[in-house]
Amino acid sequence: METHVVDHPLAAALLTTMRDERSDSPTFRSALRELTQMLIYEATRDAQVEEFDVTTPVAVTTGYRLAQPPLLVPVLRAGLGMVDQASLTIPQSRVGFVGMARDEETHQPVPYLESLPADLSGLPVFVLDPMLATGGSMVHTIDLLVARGATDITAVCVVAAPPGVEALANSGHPVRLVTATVDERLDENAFIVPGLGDAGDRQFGPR
Ligand SMILES: O=P(O)(O)OC[C@H]1O[C@H](OP(=O)(O)OP(=O)(O)O)[C@H](O)[C@@H]1O
Ligand SMILES: O=c1cc[nH]c(=O)[nH]1
Ligand SMILES: [Mg+2]
Repeated sequence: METHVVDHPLAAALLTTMRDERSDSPTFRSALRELTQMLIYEATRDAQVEEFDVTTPVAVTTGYRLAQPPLLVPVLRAGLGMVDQASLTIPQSRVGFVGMARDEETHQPVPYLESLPADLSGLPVFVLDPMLATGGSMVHTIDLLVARGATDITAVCVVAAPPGVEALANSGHPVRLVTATVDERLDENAFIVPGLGDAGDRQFGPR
């Protein structure tokens, strides 16, 4: 599986703010928003563009736009903190929603919301979720997308753990990963170490 780790001093600084346990919710959300912009830059680096004529105050020149803006799919709750910035960065994007929460005992994702276009064939999809831990939530989301015909899927994450990366790679699905870091490991509660804690709770408070 293609994996892109965004390697940039500003991304590292924003990630540090998110990791820091002293960052309050507004600070955490603001860093996530800014980092999302950099992740989206990376996710669209090789996107196809189409050319058109644009008239400046001086002359006609070549303009560019994405040939196919992706469908953005935030995974609730934590992915909600990424979708505003992603759709500001790619204003032509449509947005679908998936909601799920891990069971604290089994660590399996429990889905509670699915709001997606019926037919995704031919449409690139960016799944937005800051955390890729066991990979269960991301693989379940991608199962839903593939069932609707998606063949070009990018998982846009902030912190990934090796088991999650492996689960995505072994899923057999057409997916690539863009992330700000691949951390060391998971702990006994399937939390990422060193990670940043619970990305949903840090933005919105405990469930
Ligand atoms: O790779 P996994 O082991 O499946 O873990 C990652 C999932 O856990 C978090 O969501 P959580 O279940 O905490 O829900 P929340 O966003 O509502 O807090 C995170 O945002 C991912 O969706
Ligand atoms: O470390 C983790 C693992 C799963 N979900 C989170 O929000 N954080
Ligand atoms: Mg959570």
